[in-house]
Amino acid sequence: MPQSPILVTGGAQRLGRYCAERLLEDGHPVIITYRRPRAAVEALRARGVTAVQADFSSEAGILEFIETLHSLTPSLRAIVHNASRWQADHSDASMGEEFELMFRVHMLAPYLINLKARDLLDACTEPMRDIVHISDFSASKGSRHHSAYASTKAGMENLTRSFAARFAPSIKVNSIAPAAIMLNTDDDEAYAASLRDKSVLEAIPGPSVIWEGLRYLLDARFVTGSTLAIDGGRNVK
Ligand SMILES: NC(=O)C1=CN([C@@H]2O[C@H](COP(=O)(O)OP(=O)(O)OC[C@H]3O[C@@H](n4cnc5c(N)ncnc54)[C@H](OP(=O)(O)O)[C@@H]3O)[C@@H](O)[C@H]2O)C=CC1
Ligand SMILES: Nc1nc2c(c(=O)[nH]1)N=C([C@H](O)[C@@H](O)CO)CN2
Repeated sequence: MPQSPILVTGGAQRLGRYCAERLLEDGHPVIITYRRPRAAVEALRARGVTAVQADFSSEAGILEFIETLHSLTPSLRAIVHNASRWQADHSDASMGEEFELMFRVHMLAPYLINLKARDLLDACTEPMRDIVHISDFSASKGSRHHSAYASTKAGMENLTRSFAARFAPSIKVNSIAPAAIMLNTDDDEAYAASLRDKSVLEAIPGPSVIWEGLRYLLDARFVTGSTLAIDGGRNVK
């Protein structure tokens, strides 16, 4: 029976929430991070999720979260780095700050949490321990309109390979690279159709496909340092 919790950063909505709820249903204790208090956080708490307010937009915020994490649990079964900011490139003065923010959320937070919470993973007595970085198809291909986002996700994928080597054999470290999984509320049907057309499977499947990939990686005894593409065949279009 699973005993050590699984941490899902940014787990109060969309893909992260979906995976947090499936992990609960599989019997794992779950810890999520969130920034803004809201009904979804309370609903998860009502199901037994430990919800921790955390903002990774500064190193101090990341370090504060790591300290809180150690006060909440003596061990972790897995860490899922799901938290993310998806900001398009623009020429306003704030774009430099946006780039730095996406660097902190996509790279600095996973880096510091992996390094400083490794002891919690090592304390897990279950058969396997995992880190999963939720990346993006654009990390390998680039993005003409989201280059800051894509490059920081590429950095996250590089961290996957470094930590896989550094933490083996006790901890597996892998990435999931999604594309066009779930629309945002302001996306119209024309945009949705253009997204579907980008993959050979021609669908926007929703969060269950990410859960399939996460469950696979958590159970995969001989997989580390890899990137699991969940993108409907973008590469073969
Ligand atoms: N949706 C899709 O189709 C695709 C998603 N992905 C990746 O999958 C993952 C999940 O995607 P999705 O569910 O759409 O993600 P969201 O855009 O819904 O963001 C996930 C969470 O990230 C948290 N977050 C954002 N900024 C910060 C911050 N500064 N500090 C702490 N937490 C922060 C938010 O927490 P809060 O809401 O509490 O503020 C949010 O709930 C992401 O890594 C994304 O890049 C990749 C390709 C496609
Ligand atoms: N943090 C987020 N990252 C991404 C999102 C999102 O909503 N939040 N959405 C995407 C889309 O799939 C995009 O690829 C097409 O709309 C990518 N990353």
